[in-house]
Amino acid sequence: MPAAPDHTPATPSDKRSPALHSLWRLRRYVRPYTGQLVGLLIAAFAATGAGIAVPLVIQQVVDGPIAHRDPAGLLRLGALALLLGLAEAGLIFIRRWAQSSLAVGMEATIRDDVYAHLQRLHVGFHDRWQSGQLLARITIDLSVIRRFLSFGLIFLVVNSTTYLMVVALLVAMHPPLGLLVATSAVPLFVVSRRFTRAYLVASRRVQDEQGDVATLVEESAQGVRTIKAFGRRRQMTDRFAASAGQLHDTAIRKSRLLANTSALFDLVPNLTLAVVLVAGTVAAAHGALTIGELVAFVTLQLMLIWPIESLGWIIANAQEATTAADRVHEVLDTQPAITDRPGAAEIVPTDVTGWLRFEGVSFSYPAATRPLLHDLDLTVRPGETLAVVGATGCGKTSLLSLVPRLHDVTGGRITLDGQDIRDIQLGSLRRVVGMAFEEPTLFSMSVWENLTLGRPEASEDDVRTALAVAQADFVYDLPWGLETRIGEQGLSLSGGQRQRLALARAVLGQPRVLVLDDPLSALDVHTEALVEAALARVLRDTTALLVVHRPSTVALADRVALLTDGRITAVGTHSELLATVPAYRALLSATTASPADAGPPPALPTTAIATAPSPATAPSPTGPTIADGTSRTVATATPSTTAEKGTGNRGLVRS
Ligand SMILES: Nc1ncnc2c1ncn2[C@@H]1O[C@H](COP(=O)(O)OP(=O)(O)OP(=O)(O)O)[C@@H](O)[C@H]1O
Repeated sequence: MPAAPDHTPATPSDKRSPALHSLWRLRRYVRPYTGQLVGLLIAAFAATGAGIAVPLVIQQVVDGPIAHRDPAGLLRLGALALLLGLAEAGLIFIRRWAQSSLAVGMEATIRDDVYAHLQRLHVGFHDRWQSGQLLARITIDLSVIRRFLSFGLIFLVVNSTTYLMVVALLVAMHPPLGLLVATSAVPLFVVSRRFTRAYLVASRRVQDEQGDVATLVEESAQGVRTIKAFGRRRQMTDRFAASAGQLHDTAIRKSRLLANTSALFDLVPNLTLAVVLVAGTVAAAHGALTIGELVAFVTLQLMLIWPIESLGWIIANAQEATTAADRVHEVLDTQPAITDRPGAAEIVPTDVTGWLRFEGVSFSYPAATRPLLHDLDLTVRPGETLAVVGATGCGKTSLLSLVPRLHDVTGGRITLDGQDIRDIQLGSLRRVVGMAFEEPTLFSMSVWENLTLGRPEASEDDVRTALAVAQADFVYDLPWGLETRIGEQGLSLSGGQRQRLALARAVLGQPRVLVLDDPLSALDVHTEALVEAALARVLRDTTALLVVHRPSTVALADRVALLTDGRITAVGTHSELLATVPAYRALLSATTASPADAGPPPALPTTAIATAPSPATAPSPTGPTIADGTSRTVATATPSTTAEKGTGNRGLVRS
């Protein structure tokens, strides 16, 4: 399958990979185990040889010691048969022991590779792929491949060899009967071909539907609060039942394909055996065969029943492994769209001054019909804090995500200290740019591990300082303090607690450029004011780009940029924009008069009142107009913020 910069999950009807080609492509994972594989095959062939030799010894027993009443000979040949049996058992044990460690080892290596590749893939890939589909590929599909490598493939080789060796022996022993057995392979071949084609499609469909079901389970687990809050349990259960029912029906159809074919695979060798018994007895009666030869012939033929009966299962296993390998390659073949350009430079954080410029930037999501951002120019000066304000859905978050290259610009360029960020090595760019999202993700790790994600070498003092900035000292009260393992996605914490931890994590990295996407939205005004005060001190030395929705948070910024219709339409201090840009005034008015704020005003936090602004930090003349005229958010938060920071509202004072 050709590599693509981005990739849509395949549909069940996709048939891009020729059968078995995908499996063949996994051979590089076999290479480290070549020695083990060779040993395993030697053991398997030797076991088959020992097994085939037993009927030949039986022939000697029947035609020799039994026919001539020779107990000593019987004992000798009996002991030989016993030895052969023991050797076969021992060799089969060695084969099984080697094959399981080989297959499990290969599965683990492929899984590691797929996971590492998923980490390399760009955000756009993860936006487009359902997580359940990825989950199914890295678990169910790899297990299917392991089963094939540990059983199907070995049996395919061993059984085919057994079949060929036994048929050759049978032809040598009695050509007419031997050829009769050999021709029984023709119907088996025809049936196998038809079965292979049908089963390939069915197994791909089952695997895709397994991914869909996994996605539903994952969504329901993540959205359990919403489901319960809206009383949608029944609806979600019905939705799940429909998807699981479809999977059930497809799996049944697939199993029936195997069942029908297996019946034919059972029938052909048994029918051939019956014919051989009759014809062999007639031949023995006419002296064309000795009794011992007939017994050996039939015993050898019995050895063919298992290889033929298991053929259906082996083909099924191979087809499932082929489609599973196909699905795994769909991930592995996707090329990361965001990578280092050739010759990309490494930058040292301490050398970065923090000039951040958007120069004629355009951006659109892959499936979008028109650009979300276009001809966008913006400059953030070293150490400056710039807030981006705009209507909901206008592209603020998308704009911020361009800075650490979570997405790449589709036109224009972004420069850091004059250098196109695409010419900077991704790793070093992301060490320089710290980010906190509005909906923070915490991992099921300890608080410490979550905090030090971007800076594993951080000291306890660093962590304590970052926690203080984010007002996240609550972590010390958790049962095991910083060692407390927080739940998946930090769900055992409140939204505000998660936001504060994410902010502490971003601050701890001591980035030269800090990108914050409304990181205080879940905080109460009191905590928000405290965080803003501490954050203002951190931001003094850092170039910062913030998305803010609340006027109170605008207070953190030196300047504000208004994003409208994909472009920056105004830049200035908060007070300048309030005074001169009606759209800005209208936007902040709308924000502060939003339904969430429309209810009875909450009690003023005492700290906020206690930290009233000093004359030097008093709101700008235009500030109170908003505050008085629209909502109390500005009236409460801005003064408390300015007082907390001591130096006043940087947006109003420094510009
Ligand atoms: N991963 C994505 N793939 C495709 N479209 C997206 C993606 N993320 C966002 N969009 C679209 O881009 C537009 C801008 O989204 P974005 O989140 O940047 O807006 P925003 O201004 O930050 O919104 P808000 O203020 O509500 O947080 C929206 O129309 C959204 O549907």
